[in-house]
Amino acid sequence: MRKIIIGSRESRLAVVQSEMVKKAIENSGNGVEAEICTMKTTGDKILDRTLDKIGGKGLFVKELDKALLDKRTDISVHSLKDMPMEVSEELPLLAFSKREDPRDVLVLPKGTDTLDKTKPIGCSSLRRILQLKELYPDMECKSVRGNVQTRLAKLDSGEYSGLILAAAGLKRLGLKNRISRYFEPEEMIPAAGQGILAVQGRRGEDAGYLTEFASRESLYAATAERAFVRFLDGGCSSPVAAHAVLKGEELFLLGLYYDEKTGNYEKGDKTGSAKDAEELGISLAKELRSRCEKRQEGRA
Ligand SMILES: NCc1[nH]cc(CCC(=O)O)c1CC(=O)O
Repeated sequence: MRKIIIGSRESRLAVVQSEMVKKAIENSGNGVEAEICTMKTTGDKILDRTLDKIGGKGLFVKELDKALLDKRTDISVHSLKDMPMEVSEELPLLAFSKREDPRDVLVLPKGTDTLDKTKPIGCSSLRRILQLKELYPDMECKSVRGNVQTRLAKLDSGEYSGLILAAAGLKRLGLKNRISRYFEPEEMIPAAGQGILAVQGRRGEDAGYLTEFASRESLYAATAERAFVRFLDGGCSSPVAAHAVLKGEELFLLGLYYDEKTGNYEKGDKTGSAKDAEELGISLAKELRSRCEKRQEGRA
């Protein structure tokens, strides 16, 4: 029997996600067995600085990439939103999972049911901070790092009035009951790829065992969202956000563009043919960037 070794980060969420892929592979009827091999990544080791300061998303994937290249593993399972926009040709993304709930949510400390205005909201990305300012203009935001359980522990110990997290991670961890409020994608545009798992592998190897697992809808959405972010070069620290939904053969894309020089941002949407997902992402990116520039000229 063919055995596939799955490389995974060692956080609970990463392991749960890898187990989902393992099950899907083993149940695909291709006679393939799978085993999970966990490893600590640089991003998991450095917890006292924000990601923007230490080098961005790449830090969560370097060790996993190395294991693939050394053939210690056959595939890696990632949260797509943690993947850099450029992936090496040697290690292509082979499949995207069906999308779990893509929304961001508010979590309150255990035993409370309102936001304590005297404490900051724990918020780990500029994307969330920016959009949260619109929803709660009077609230402070403070950075919070660490895996989901670590962040929840900091919340429950009284450091924060609330936390913004992805619904997908909480639901996969069986922590749905901690969610106090869902933000619709229009209120808080999710990160590109939020809720989707990506399976990465070596170029040129047969990955037919992933056919059933792979979602066509996620492929289209991921392509448009990632093209939007890639075009705007928002790989690591820029608070760009993008979220696409497939409706029939059309893709509806929401995006947020942030201009680091001026601090201005624009939100907008565009619909196009799903077949042209990449072009849709680029075209919305151009439109929002030019709107942002025009607004700036108008001010100057
Ligand atoms: N950056 C950490 C991370 N990467 C993926 C998820 C959630 C799962 C997903 O989006 O698929 C999370 C936690 C969070 O942002 O709350």
